[in-house]
Amino acid sequence: MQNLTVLSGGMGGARFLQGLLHGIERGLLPGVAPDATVTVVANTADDLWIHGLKVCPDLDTVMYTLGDGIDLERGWGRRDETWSVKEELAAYGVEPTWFGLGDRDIATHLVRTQMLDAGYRLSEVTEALCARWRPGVRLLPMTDDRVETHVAVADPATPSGRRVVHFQEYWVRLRAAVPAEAVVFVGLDDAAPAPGVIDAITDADLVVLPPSNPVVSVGTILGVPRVREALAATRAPVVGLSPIVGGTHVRGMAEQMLNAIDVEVSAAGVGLHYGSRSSGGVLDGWLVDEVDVDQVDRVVAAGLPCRAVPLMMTDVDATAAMAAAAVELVTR
Ligand SMILES: O=c1nc2n(C[C@H](O)[C@H](O)[C@H](O)CO)c3cc(O)ccc3cc-2c(=O)[nH]1
Repeated sequence: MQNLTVLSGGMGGARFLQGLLHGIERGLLPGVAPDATVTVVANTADDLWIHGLKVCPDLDTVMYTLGDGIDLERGWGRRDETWSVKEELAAYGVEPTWFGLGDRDIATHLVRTQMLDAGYRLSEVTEALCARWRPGVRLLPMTDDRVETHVAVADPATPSGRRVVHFQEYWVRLRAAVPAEAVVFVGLDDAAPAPGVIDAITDADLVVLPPSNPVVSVGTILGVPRVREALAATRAPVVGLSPIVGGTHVRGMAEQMLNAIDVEVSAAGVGLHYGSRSSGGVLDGWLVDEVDVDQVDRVVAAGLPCRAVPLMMTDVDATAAMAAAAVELVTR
């Protein structure tokens, strides 16, 4: 296999990609050439306009992580970061103060925003930023069009009893501490796949759905018009790894998002939500963690090949082993 395509969110996807690249370089993935290329189609519905700047958390997390600029502790933003601009904005009483924009990170958003203002597409901007960071993958936004995930939460103070907030406010300010009553993907139905996205899926030798958020990361990518058709048409096997282990997410807020769309919060639930390609879904194989081994039979009975392997991305070797298991599941 020469061309791999990964449909990725932010932190979980970036960690998976680190292990995938590690495994490819060391020839640990059966049938995958050591010089195989990896194309990442990244979620852009987390994107946020803030203080006049366009922030693209999932694109930047993949770029910084693979480009070795990420803050490993936080999992987002830059290493060795300072917060002077954020502090000065707060001193002026400028909202929102709840979103952490670091000084180094702001340079990325300034470059992106001025390129967008000059008429460049988000995919061109991303390519320009990657010329510096050299992530070792081709990084594509899922679309160049504006898409934003918004979340409805209960608010007794409003006539409807609900308030809609941007996904980032739900995650960063509300800490996903209140139930998400609904999730809406503003602009998704009218979005066009970015240049290269459809080909990256149809021309791939393998497509991977990493353990990213199945609703607001992978789910949004699958929601871009023509992406599902490309997954149905590609001759590449499509394999996924469960982001739910032992009935909850490892990090993030997948549990809250799955509850919002009434999908069972389990490894089997997410696998069956994605569905097997033989029955109109997108997967040819689904990996669950060993703690969820009791769910394998249920997934297999639904016509979706499934195996239980260790899915905790504790280091690049563990993650490379996950990637190898994913390849084996759909190529043996
Ligand atoms: O928990 C937080 N996550 C922050 N994130 C993470 C972000 O919410 C997540 O990466 C995804 O959007 C959700 O997976 C940032 C990501 C960026 O690219 C830039 C700035 C931030 C700021 C924060 C923050 O203040 N707090």
